[in-house]
Amino acid sequence: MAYSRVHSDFPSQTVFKKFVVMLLFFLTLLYFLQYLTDRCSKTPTSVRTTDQAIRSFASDLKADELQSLSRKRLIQKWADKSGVGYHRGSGVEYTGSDSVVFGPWADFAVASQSEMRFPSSINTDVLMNFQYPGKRDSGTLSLLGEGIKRLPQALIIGVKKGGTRALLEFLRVHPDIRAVGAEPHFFDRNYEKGLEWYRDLMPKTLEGQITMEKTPSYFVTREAPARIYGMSRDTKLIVVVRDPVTRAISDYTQTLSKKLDIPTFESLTFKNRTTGLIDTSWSAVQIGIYAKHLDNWLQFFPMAQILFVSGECLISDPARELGHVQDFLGLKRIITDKHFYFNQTKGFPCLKKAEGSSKPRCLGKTKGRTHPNIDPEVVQRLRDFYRPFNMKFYQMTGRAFGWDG
Ligand SMILES: Nc1ncnc2c1ncn2[C@@H]1O[C@H](COP(=O)(O)OS(=O)(=O)O)[C@@H](OP(=O)(O)O)[C@H]1O
Repeated sequence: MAYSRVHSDFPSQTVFKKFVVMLLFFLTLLYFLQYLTDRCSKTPTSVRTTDQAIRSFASDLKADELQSLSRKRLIQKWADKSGVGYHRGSGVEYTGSDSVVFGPWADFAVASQSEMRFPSSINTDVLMNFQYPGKRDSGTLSLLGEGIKRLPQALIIGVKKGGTRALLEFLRVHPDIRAVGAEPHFFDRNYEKGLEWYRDLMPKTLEGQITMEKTPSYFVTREAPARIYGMSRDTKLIVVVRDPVTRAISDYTQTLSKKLDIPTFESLTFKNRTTGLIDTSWSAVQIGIYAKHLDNWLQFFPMAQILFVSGECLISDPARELGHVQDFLGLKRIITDKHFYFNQTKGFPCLKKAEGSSKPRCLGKTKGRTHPNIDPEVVQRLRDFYRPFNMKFYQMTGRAFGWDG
């Protein structure tokens, strides 16, 4: 009997096996199709500490959340008007080489080489009297309720020309994010000035708000990971990455815009043009070896504490990338599709309403420059050079950014 049952089950088992194999094949095919066609939709690894998850969950549930949000905004506006904060509460003025920008967002488009100086009218005594808890601020409000200056809990650490300014300006729309406008360059150029100097640059924040800054050169600064870890091992790190070849050309275009008599991109790319040996000591090339720089960060921070934003997707679908960033920061998804429109003249997504304004805003003219034409052979040579590093980077981050296809 037993034999005959096994025997009679045999054809149905074979059919079942075939079905499983076909199903697996179908699912694999589906996965690859999605992988190839929809790079921007790949959900990056995000971290949410238990604390953040609870906070975010609680904020979903709280009925009085909206009330509290508008209260926070009101208090913040009041604090800004009180005159203690300068330039969106950052406490600094800008006199940078890349700050010569025109049009809307001119005040935001302050990039890499910005110098900072304190306004002479700032009342340092008042600031010194704030209660500064230890490294890990508990977020106590001062008696006036205008918030306190805290060290950043999240940093946009790179990459130069990746789209870092766009990301920061988009994030500032979120009521729970407060950011410094200029690049403080603390962990690379100004480290000897000390953490109190750094903290003083920060805008005031209320309990639950996140303080941020962006300095794209941190990503390639050898000492930066250890220094940031020293400030707080919980710091969340965000890196906006972009096709390293386009990034290099963008970097070169920026240098060219300041100094017209520099050698051509083609000549700077090679150590020896005839042998085709790439000059990896040229910073425009070096910055794009993302896998190498990332290795340095992984000596101090776990991968789950670093979020990689696709510079390309930030242009093609900003709301989706911003969704990932808000999740990563443990914030409610407040910045959505509704906040953006595509400006045909600029050729980039812009904000329908920027923070603290009711008018549409695009980034300044130094963002979205026209790139010079580069010899296609040189571009191809660079693509070949970066390919293995890109593959390694995709492997390390678990996201295929699609620069080699
Ligand atoms: N919305 C929007 N508007 C304008 N520009 C945008 C936007 N999103 C991304 N980008 C791209 O950002 C590139 C500049 O990158 P960064 O802001 O990181 O540059 S910098 O390192 O701070 O100088 C800049 O590079 P270039 O196009 O080469 O100028 C833009 O391509």
